[in-house]
Formats: sequence, structure tokens, C-alpha cells
Amino acid sequence: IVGGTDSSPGEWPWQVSLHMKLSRQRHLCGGSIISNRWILTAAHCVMSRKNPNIWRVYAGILKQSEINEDTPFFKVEEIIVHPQYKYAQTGYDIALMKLDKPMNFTDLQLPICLPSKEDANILYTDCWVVGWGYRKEKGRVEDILQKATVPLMSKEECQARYRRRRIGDKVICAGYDAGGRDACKGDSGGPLSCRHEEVWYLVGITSWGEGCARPRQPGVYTNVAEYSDWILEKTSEL
Ligand SMILES: O=C1CSc2cc(C(=O)N[C@@H](Cc3ccccc3)C(=O)NCCc3cc(Cl)ccc3-n3cnnn3)ccc2N1
Repeated sequence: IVGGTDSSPGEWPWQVSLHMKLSRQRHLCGGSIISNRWILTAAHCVMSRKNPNIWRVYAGILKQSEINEDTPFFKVEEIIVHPQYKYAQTGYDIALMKLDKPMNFTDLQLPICLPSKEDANILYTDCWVVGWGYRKEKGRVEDILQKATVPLMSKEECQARYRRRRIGDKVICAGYDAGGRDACKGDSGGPLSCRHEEVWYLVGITSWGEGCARPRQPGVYTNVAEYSDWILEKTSEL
């Protein structure tokens, strides 16, 4: 996160850290708890890494330094990538991870609400992008979970900023024309969370941008409300 500040314990209880373990392990992406068995993340995080056994899901943590060989994690039983995903910039950047066992909810690990299709045109005014990603384009994964508030941007304005891309209804843009606050490397897959009438909704999944926090280059997020049918279909499959 560029231009953010430290989060407090339990401030984002739906935020998880997705670690990939090959010879070594490291934080690769963020994700969001949406039920006691399912994590929502970005397809580009798991594409070409769909072997569930290499993933470790850490919930209820604030600092990466809390993670060591004794820190409990969830194993992944199944990974479901949206069938139309190709690259982040062409959309459908959404994936589900099924945990190998149900998570017990605590003050530090809780699900976030999914917006319904009807909520797709609510004007959210209190939105935050959160993650352990870089603070600048040439940075490193941060220890303390960072948060930054970013205003949502209209599709038209976002299309004008990304002339060579197709900015459709299935993505949401957020950021400042002056730049300065944005997601960055290591934040992808994590939540763009918006508070509406006292309730937090998972409005976006951190997907792509041209650099980090550059003027007139907003962050582009998967518009979760547009995928509510797909999420419900995949998470209720018997
Ligand atoms: O220990 C380490 C050090 S190296 C490292 C790199 C990345 C990374 O590039 N992540 C990418 C995505 C990715 C994930 C898996 C494999 C390959 C790439 C990312 O977050 N990308 C964020 C994309 C992004 C989104 C928004 Cl909304 C705004 C601006 C940007 N950025 C544009 N340029 N940088 N960020 C993630 C974890 C890492 N862990």
C-alpha cells in the first residue's frame, strides 16, 4: 500500500495473507474471508499455481513477523479460478479457495459481507484498500498490515485514464487524480472494503494498475457485485 498507515489488531478481520510454500515460503497475495470455508482472492494470484498443497492461508494476523513455523494456518482443499480469466488487465480476475476445514470465527478472523447484484450501483464513500504490499514501486513486502482510503471513480473517468484498456462494468476503479495512495505489489487479491450504513462490504478485489499511486493512474479492482451469482454457485455446489 502506498500512502497508507498501520492497521490495528482486528481492524480488518476478513483480511488473510496467502503464502506460497515451495522450498521457502513467502506472502504472495491478500485474500478475504467470505464464509467459514471460503476465501476470495484474485485469479492472477493462483493462475499457474493451482496445486492446493503449496498454499498456506494465515488468518487473524496483523504482522508478517507473527508468522513462523509454529503459526497455525489453513490448508487449501480446492482452488476455483473464473473460467473466463486470462490476464488481470482483461478482467474476470477472481478466484475462490476452499479451506480444508471450517474456520472458527474470532474477533480477529471474521467474514466480510458480499455486495448483492442490486448493490452494484450504491455510491460508496468510505472505501479502504488494505495489504502487506510495497509502499513504493521498488519496495518490499511490509510487516504491519497497511490501510489507505481511496475514493471510487466513475467508469467513464477510469476509461479516460486507461485509453488502451477496456474498462467495463465488471471492474471498479479507485484512486486520486493526484496519485499518492494506492495498492502496490503484494496487495493484489486483497479486499477493497467499503463501509455502508455501519456494515462492511467486499466491493473490490485488488487487481491491477499502471505503476503504484501514480497521478491519473487509478487502481483497478474486480467488481465483486458483478460476480455474486458465480460466487454463490461455486460456494454452494454440493
Ligand atoms: O516476498 C515477496 C517479494 S516479491 C512479491 C511480488 C508480488 C507481486 O508482484 N504481486 C503482484 C501480483 C502478482 C501476484 C502473484 C504473482 C505475480 C504477480 C501485485 O500485487 N500487483 C499489484 C497490482 C496493482 C493493483 C492495483 Cl489496484 C494498483 C497498482 C498495482 N500495481 C502496479 N504495479 N505494482 N502494483 C507479490 C508478493 C511478493 N512477495
